[in-house]
Amino acid sequence: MEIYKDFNFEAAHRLPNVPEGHKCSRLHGHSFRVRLVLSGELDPVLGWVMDFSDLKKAFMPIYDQLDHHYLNDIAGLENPTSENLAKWIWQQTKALVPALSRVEIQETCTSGCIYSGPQQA
Ligand SMILES: Nc1nc2c(c(=O)[nH]1)N=C([C@H](O)[C@H](O)COP(=O)(O)OP(=O)(O)OP(=O)(O)O)CN2
Ligand SMILES: [Zn+2]
Repeated sequence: MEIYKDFNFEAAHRLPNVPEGHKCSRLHGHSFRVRLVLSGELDPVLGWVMDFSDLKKAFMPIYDQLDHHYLNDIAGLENPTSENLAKWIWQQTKALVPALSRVEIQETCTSGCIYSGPQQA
């Protein structure tokens, strides 16, 4: 079974490594959507993988680091592409939510990425 919870946050960023003149080298902002996907078996009594409310509680300290912040200022997000943001969220969240199986970022209405964690050997 897979379950998910969506979070929306507002943040500013710029991409420091793009070629000169690229639109994303300029400071700009987005209404980001983060979708956390969890995979696991259902608890036979409760009938769920994890309480959505507990997932929200676990993610809030991470969310608070992002919402209404300049992402480039956050350690590990100096180059805050969608891909790096997805990896950063995974790294922050996985230990707290072991059932995490995917982090999806929607950066604009038309753009985003999906991260399923580090490659297994
Ligand atoms: N692979 C990636 N490409 C780009 C990223 C990224 O994080 N990963 N980021 C950007 C910019 O930050 C930008 O905010 C998003 O770019 P884009 O989708 O081009 O935005 P538009 O709103 O202009 O897109 P439309 O095609 O008009 O919908 C750029 N690339
Ligand atoms: Zn952007």
